[in-house]
Amino acid sequence: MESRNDIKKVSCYPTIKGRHSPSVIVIGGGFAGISAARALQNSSFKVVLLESRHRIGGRAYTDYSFGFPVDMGAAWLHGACVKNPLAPVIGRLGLPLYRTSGDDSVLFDHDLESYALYDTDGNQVPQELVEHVGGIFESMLKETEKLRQEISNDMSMTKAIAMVFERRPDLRLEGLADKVLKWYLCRLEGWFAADADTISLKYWDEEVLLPGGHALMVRGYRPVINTLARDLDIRLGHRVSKIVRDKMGVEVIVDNGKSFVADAVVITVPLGVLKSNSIKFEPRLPNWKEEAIKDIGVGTENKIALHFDRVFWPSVEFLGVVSSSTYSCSYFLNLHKATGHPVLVYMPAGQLAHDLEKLTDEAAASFAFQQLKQILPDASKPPTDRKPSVSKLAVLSALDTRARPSLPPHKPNSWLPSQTTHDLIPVLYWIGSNDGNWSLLVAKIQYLVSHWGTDVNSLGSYSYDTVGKPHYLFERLRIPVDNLFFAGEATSLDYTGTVHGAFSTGLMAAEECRMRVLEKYGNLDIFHPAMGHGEEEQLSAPLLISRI
Ligand SMILES: Cc1cc2nc3c(=O)[nH]c(=O)nc-3n(C[C@H](O)[C@H](O)[C@H](O)COP(=O)(O)OP(=O)(O)OC[C@H]3O[C@@H](n4cnc5c(N)ncnc54)[C@H](O)[C@@H]3O)c2cc1C
Repeated sequence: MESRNDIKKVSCYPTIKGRHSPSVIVIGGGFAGISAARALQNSSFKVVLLESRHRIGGRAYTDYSFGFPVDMGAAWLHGACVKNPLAPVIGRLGLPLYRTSGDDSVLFDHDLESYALYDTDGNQVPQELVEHVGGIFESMLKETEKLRQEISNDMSMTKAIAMVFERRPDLRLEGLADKVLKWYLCRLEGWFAADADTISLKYWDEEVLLPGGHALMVRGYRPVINTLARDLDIRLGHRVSKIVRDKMGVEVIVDNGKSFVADAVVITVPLGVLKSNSIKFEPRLPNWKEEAIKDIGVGTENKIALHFDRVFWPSVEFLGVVSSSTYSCSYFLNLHKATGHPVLVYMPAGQLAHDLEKLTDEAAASFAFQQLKQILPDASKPPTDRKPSVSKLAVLSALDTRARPSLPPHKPNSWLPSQTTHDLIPVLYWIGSNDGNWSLLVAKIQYLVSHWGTDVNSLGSYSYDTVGKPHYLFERLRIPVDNLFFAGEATSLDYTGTVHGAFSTGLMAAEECRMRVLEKYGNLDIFHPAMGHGEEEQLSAPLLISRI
């Protein structure tokens, strides 16, 4: 391994016409790293991107093992409009988007026809109650705003809500209404992937919300990342463990012992990875940078995708479980609406997400499935009020009707995943049979389970403002240190925790890096500026957004 003094000597980059060719190492192949690498390559830099995983995309990960795309990390384009920094590339690729909500709000979704909420006995919450409680939730949030203007010290959202109830006892709810309110809070926690007792009252809403609502990438994020990554020099399976910098340049050491040298480095690894200190900096990063790394929060949200052989749930975008605590509330995204595939995605966040990561994948999938069973118990019972209809028979004919196990005697009508195999949970369904009666069928559910909290390549899902820590820390995380440039969702002041946020910070870091290296080498006529906004727009095409 070379010492710092040898950095210049081991530079592996060729010179152009006897002149030093500017070089950069980008660490991390998510949206931030890929956009930085692309922009710098367009600006005539020699670019090498080092990625620890054996794939690119980072927390935007599209899985194809069900035979069609399912996003196990980012799935929505938040702000489906031309102003979105990703709109030019998505539009140009002609990728379809499916808007699950036209509302720009993140916490109170006014598009309530897209939800079906149930209590844990399987009773659907009347829509009027959902809307009524939604109004109360909005009033509660307005009261928390007043609180933060009055009280200078920060506090958690949990404490703020408790104080609002003391001041405004009329906002307190009971019974089912209280459970629905808990569900709204559970959605709030899901947005930050963190429990409300860690979320800052002062800064929780600093994020800039683009107009256009929230739209699912119907074909997943993979085509976008693949397009952006085309022709880049990407080294997969290269986990960076040390970064050494001096006036001459930067040396980046990978845990297989290889080292790379360049003029500058763009660091886009997740905040969770920076927090873990698995990358050593020599010399150490300044205190203000280390504090930003320590004090910005990282939450965990996971996805458990359940692939059934038929749809047996209502045709809404979300199915919600209301309960007496936010921990036991939850929700499923109905992918069938957007993609036509019979898939529900369970999305636990905060402590629940952490707890589920401690289970085996099978147990986590079974847990999600039990939640579904609680809210839709009728799917496990033979309908008493009707004979199976012909159309239903046609829909179900694809199922294997040969396997008809007897029910366990102690649990009649149980919808239980008994044995589990690697990726299938056997499930019992009642289905209509050809003789016009109902009969029992065993079907299998395929599942996928994410582990964003414990995966060493992410160590969390996305960043958020924790209690007592200022929002400007996100900017501090972005500010360069000598020839180290920083990008990634947690460096975005405006679009924290999003794909378009990560993408824009990659472009910002690339531009800063380009300017800094220009300064260092003087007038370099080989430099082409990165593509400006105007040019991108000329090449862009309108977004293809639908709501089926
Ligand atoms: C479950 C979930 C749901 C989400 N939903 C949405 C959504 O719907 N819409 C949205 O806009 N955003 C969403 N997000 C957030 C979004 O995915 C992220 O903000 C964005 O993808 C982050 O991109 P990034 O480039 O900053 O980081 P990453 O994508 O994490 O890229 C960092 C890269 O660094 C690599 N790396 C780590 N350590 C090292 C190392 N030592 N050496 C080399 N490489 C390393 C990683 O493998 C990774 O590829 C979601 C995230 C999760 C987890």
